[in-house]
Amino acid sequence: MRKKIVAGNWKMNNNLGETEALLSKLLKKMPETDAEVMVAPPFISLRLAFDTLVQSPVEVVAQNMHFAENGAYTGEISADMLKSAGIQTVILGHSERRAYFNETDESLAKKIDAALRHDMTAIFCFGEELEDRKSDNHFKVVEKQLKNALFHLKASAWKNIILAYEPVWAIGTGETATPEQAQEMHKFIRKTIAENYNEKVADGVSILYGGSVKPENAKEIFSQPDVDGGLIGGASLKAKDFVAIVDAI
Ligand SMILES: O=C(CO)COP(=O)(O)O
Repeated sequence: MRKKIVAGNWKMNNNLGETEALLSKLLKKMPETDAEVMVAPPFISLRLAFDTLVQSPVEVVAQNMHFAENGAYTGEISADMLKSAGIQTVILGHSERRAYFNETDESLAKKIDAALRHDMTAIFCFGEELEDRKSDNHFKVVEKQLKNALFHLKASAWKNIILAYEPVWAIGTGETATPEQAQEMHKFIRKTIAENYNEKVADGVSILYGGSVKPENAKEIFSQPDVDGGLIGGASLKAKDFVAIVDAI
C-alpha cells in the first residue's frame, strides 16, 4: 500500500527564531494521523528542526541539494551533509528552482541519482506551465519530465521516490487545480509509470498534489483515488492551516 503524505515546503521563509516558534506550535497541535507528515525548512534551520522534532512523528526534509559528492561548488549542500544532519528526504526539481536556478530534467536526474546513492528518499516535483495546459500539451510535458529525470531508474529504486505534481499555474496563485484536473493528471502519471515499469511500481508510488492547497480545499483534493497527499507551500507557514490540512487527509 502506498503512503499518504502531507509535506510543508517552507521555501525561503522563517529565520531560526521563527522556525522555533512555528515548530513548537506544530508540535502542540499535530493530530494523530496515519499519514506521514513532513516539513522542509531552509538549510540553516534543518538541524534545529531535526533536534526539535526527533521524538515526534514529523519528518524534517530538505528543499534541495547538489548532485556532486563534495568539492568546489560554493554555496551548495551535498547529500552526505544532509544525512549527517539527520535528513533522509530531499525535495528535488521544484518549479521555482527550475525557473530561477536553471535546473533541468537532466541536472535533476543527476540529483536523483545522488540522493539514491545515499539511500535518501527524493520528492520529485514536476508539472506543466499555463501555456502547456492552454495548448493541451500538459500530458506530453509531464510525461517528458518523468521520462528525462526518472525513467533511467531501476524498478527497485522507486521505493525511494515520491512524486509531487505541481502545475506551475497553481503555485502561490490561489488558483488550485480542480479535484478532477488533479485526479486526471495523477491517473495519467500512474499509467505512464505502469507502461514504463509495471503495475506494482505504479501502484506503490505516492503522488502528491501541490499548488494552492488550503484547509478549505484539501479534503476534496485528497479524496481523489490517485492523490496520495499534498506538498503545501503558503499554508504550511501557519500552524493552524497546516494542521487542518493534515487533518483533511
Ligand atoms: O510550491 C508549492 C509547494 O512546493 C505550492 O505552493 P503554494 O501552496 O503556496 O501554492
